[in-house]
Amino acid sequence: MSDQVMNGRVQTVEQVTKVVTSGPDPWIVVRNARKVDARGIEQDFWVIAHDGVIAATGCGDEALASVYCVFGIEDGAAGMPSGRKGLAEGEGHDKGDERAGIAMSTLRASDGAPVEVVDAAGRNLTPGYVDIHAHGAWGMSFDDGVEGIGTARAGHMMHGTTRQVLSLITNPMDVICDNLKTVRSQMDRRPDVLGAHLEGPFLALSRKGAHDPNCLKDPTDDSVDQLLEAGDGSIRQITIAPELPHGVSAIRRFAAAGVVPAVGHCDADYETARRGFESGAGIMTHMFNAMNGLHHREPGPIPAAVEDPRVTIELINDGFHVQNPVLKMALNFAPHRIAFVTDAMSATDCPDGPYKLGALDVTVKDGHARLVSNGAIAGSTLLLEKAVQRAITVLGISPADAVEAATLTPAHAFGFDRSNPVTGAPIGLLSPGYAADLLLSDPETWRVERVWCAGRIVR
Ligand SMILES: CC(=O)N[C@@H]1[C@@H](O)[C@H](O)[C@@H](COP(=O)(O)O)O[C@@H]1O
Repeated sequence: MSDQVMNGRVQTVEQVTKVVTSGPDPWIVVRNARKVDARGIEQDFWVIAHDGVIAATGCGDEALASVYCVFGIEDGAAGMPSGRKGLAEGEGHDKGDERAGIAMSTLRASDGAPVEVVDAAGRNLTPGYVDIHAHGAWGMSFDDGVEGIGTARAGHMMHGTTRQVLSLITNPMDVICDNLKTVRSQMDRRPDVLGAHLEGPFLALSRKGAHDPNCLKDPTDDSVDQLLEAGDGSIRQITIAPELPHGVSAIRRFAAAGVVPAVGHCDADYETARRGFESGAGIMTHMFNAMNGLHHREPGPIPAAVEDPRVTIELINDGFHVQNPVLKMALNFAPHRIAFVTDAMSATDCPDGPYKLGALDVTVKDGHARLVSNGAIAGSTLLLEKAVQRAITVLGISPADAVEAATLTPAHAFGFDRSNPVTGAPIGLLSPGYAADLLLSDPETWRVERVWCAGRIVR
């Protein structure tokens, strides 16, 4: 990577960190968009957000003008396209956004606060993407302290992942506890950090994948308590192999503490996996990867997840972890319950080369990460931007379903699609009352061009 790109990234990390740790813009208006969310598609769509929350949505500029009046926004017609009363693009106080070629104009709220009106010019407007399973990006991991979190979050944020549950890799218990404390401190500072996902240490040795076998253990009551105490409310999800001696009881204990346990990295038979879900596991960790697969006489954990309507199923839609025919089948057998996850590691959005996953050495070649020691696949270099794009253009999934898998479904896994203590306003839809997590993307390529997280403009 050139020095210029590296320097640019350092500045972007600083900028993203600054923006997310300050307050929301008082007003955001986006108009003339093609809305795509889990509820469907609407043309000529607009959204008004106030103090980080969507205040109103609708279609057509006449309706928008009447809502301007309701909110006391002055010079309502100025945000209209040319030909209507008010300013046309490029006139008066309009300012073009040269970077993304997106036209903007500025109106005033009755208290004098600026109201930026963004003309989406038919671009896709979607909710921000929510990644509930990723380890890093831009050369760093979420296990690498505050700097690692800031850097990797900026990498994902610039590609539309407005909120993220930070996955922590298997490590010695004291290291995991320290990493949890760092996540806790960042969660308190920045709305884009939703908490931690502990991927390990309670994984099956036979399905360890890219995790350090020396650190794997049985989830005894003591170890569960140790993690819950260190996490101090920051553990959102924990992957557990239910067949471990204390697997099911740990699932029960974590669920009782408000954590969502996930069945994964396991060699569980169908009955044991079912018991895991019955005991409170609400997620299946990257279905197909690092688990015993489907067999017609040994059903294993996959049918147990599929048949339980309460379970959200993670899927790494990169065409490599899971190939396209199986991805399509999976999307059909659990509609509205598949959450796209990236499992992205530090090499995400970076060149091929040597990297680390926890303490283990990884080589990335052609964008595929593998352990140096034994060639095991070691996470992905996927972004949710790419997962949505390939779902639509490669797998032929409807845009609404593809966006749902990257927004509402992962949010629902933690109850974030309703008001909650972590995000406050719900996330995952473009509806009044939901957080102002907004993306503008190219209508053909789905490349993300503009990003707002909790009402803060980050790109
Ligand atoms: C961070 C992490 O754990 N990632 C897992 C990895 O451990 C596993 O090796 C791989 C393939 O699993 P598979 O060979 O069973 O499909 O999937 C994911 O990349």
